[in-house]
Amino acid sequence: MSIPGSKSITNRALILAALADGPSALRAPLRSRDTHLMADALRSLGAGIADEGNDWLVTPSTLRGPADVDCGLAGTVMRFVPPAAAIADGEIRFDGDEYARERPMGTILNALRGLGADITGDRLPFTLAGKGALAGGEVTIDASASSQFVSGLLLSGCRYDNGLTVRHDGKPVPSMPHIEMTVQMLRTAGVDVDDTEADTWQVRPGPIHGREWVIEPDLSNATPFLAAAAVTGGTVTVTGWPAETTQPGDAIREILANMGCDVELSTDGLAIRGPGPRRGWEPPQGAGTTLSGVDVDLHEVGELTPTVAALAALAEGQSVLRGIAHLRGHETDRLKALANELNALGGDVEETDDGLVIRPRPLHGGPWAAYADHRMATAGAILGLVVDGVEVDDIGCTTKTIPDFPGMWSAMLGGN
Ligand SMILES: O=C(O)C1=C[C@@H](OP(=O)(O)O)[C@@H](O)[C@H](O)C1
Ligand SMILES: C=C(OP(=O)(O)O)C(=O)O
Repeated sequence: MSIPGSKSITNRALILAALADGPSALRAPLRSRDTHLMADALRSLGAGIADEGNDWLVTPSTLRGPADVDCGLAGTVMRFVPPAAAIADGEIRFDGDEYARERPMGTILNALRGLGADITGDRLPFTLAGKGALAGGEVTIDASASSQFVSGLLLSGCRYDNGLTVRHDGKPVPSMPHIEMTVQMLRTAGVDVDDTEADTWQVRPGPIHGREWVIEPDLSNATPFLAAAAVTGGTVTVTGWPAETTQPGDAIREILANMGCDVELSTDGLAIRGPGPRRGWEPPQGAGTTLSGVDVDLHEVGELTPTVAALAALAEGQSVLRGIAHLRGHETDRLKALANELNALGGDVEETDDGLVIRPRPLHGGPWAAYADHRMATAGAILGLVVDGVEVDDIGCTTKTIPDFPGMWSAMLGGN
């Protein structure tokens, strides 16, 4: 099966294209709520973004307000657009979904203030009074709540008068592969980035070159489909799996192998075969699979947590998921949400300071709340393959990053 484009790569490419010195083309971008919100935000600031077949053609222009930016629930929009808007001229107002107003923003807004921006507010909604340029310079932040604070600043930093140096001071930054993705894409667009010193990133002032961006499939979004093979003993092949990537979703290969799946990466794609249902298991009696529990640090790949938690709840033996305290500031408090929903189905899940302990128990059907979180919704879908009667309350929230999850899920189950 094929998986739509990466949210993280698409939204970085859109920002870089809007700030570039000439036109860019995004080949096979993700078209979902998060990327449409990004495209609309940049259009409202003056960028031209046109559909051409499967692609988006971006024509940059001098950014300007006034504008209203809807961030929805998208971390990439709320953290990547304000640093770009800081070089626009005019008033730019930001808001988002109800829960988006609770997501951490103070760090990046204070950083922008320190670099010369005029911003009212510490979280959504807030207003930026753009002056057409930003001094830039050096800033020290605590990025332990989100790597997106670093990525957001770096993506626009070369367009500041003095460039930008970001230093991190605090507990380890999560999701480092996403920062590597930012650095790699900046360099690909001709930007001079120095990341030789730990926890320090330096971007020299200069242009971003317009170019062609070929968007990889979203590997994190592939994980519920791969998990479907893992829990049913079936085989799923995701085509176009990159041989090398900065996407953290690539880590699912090792996790599934450690849980007992056959994992094969070839030119055909990534093929997963699950160990299958537990012998003698019939719904709705049991947790049900012969997957092994895992002890895994997901600090670098927090996006995978809901999928891994669903797998762990269906495995044999305890799992410990560590290093993911920052998930409390994601689309919802994911640690609390996973513990609540799994326990409501008869599971035994304990929240720790920085993660979850999951002891598999026989699960029963019942409602599964998604909390408007696309990855909570897909975790519920995985469980529903093994446990009769799991009902996800809001499968529609998967449009955040997958245009048609229900259609893809049915097609996979139908063998199409
Ligand atoms: O830069 C990005 O594209 C992302 C970074 C990560 O954020 P955090 O560092 O806040 O976990 C990740 O979880 C999110 O889905 C996408
Ligand atoms: C944390 C996530 O998203 P966001 O980009 O909104 O932070 C996610 O997709 O798992």
